[in-house]
Amino acid sequence: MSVVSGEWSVGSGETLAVSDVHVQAGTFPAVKGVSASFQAGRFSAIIGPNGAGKSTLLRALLGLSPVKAGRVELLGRPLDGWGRAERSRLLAYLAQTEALPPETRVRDVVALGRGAGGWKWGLIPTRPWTPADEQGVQDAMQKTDTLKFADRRVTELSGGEKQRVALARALAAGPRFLLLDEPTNHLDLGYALEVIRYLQCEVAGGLGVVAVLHDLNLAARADHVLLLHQGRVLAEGTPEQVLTPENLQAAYHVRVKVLRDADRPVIIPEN
Ligand SMILES: Nc1ncnc2c1ncn2[C@@H]1O[C@H](COP(=O)(O)OP(=O)(O)OP(=O)(O)O)[C@@H](O)[C@H]1O
Repeated sequence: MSVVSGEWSVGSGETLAVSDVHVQAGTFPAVKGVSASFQAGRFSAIIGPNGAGKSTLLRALLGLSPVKAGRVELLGRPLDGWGRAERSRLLAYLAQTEALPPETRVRDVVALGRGAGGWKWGLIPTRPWTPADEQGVQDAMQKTDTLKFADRRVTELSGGEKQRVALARALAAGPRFLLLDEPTNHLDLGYALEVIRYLQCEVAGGLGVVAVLHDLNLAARADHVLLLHQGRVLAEGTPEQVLTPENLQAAYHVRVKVLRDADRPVIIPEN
């Protein structure tokens, strides 16, 4: 068991960071004294067994779960010091189950991510729709390869296609950080890898990605892994540093073999 810190410390580059945070889920202390730093241009995976506090931590990073103690900082400023509009421009969230309006055309669903021109869809307008909004939608759809079904309704799409639309909507506002809760859930291997590849492309372009992942072999493709156990950090570092038989036995109570493929750890359960 090891917590590899130091090189992931708060303050280098553009960061979203938690420092000794404690978060209650209802009355349950789900996150207990977690410190971690997530950087723009880096793919971070949060892993850990069921109930480890992964979703609760993600929600605290977004300001959706009130923090009982400790600090959450976005770009060096306390999260609650940012206005609501600024915060939602900088941080995008893809929840475990994204509710997409079923009868709405794909392009309009993605456009909702811009937070503008709500009158178009019967919502209260926040600000007028601009050419920059149009461009943001176009770029997000291009990146996620959703332009080819731009005029179809959400009900007509497969699970994997819907997930790409949800991703396009999250990217449409051009966030600095994208936080995702099990984005590959319910996706077959091909779609799951596709989603990871889209995320890696965005990271190469400077986006900070923080994804809760259950599949350890997908987490092995991240740059940085945070392993939670019972609300605490059990290990943090590169996939090689974190995905060790000792750490995984301690967290999941399963014996695993760790092989290497193309410089990545490959996890194989032994029992
Ligand atoms: N509203 C609530 N009231 C009481 N306990 C809660 C509530 N929400 C979550 N919990 C508990 O908090 C702990 C952490 O939950 P959380 O959803 O963050 O875990 P997780 O690591 O994301 O789990 P999973 O992998 O199963 O999604 C769990 O033990 C859960 O039962």
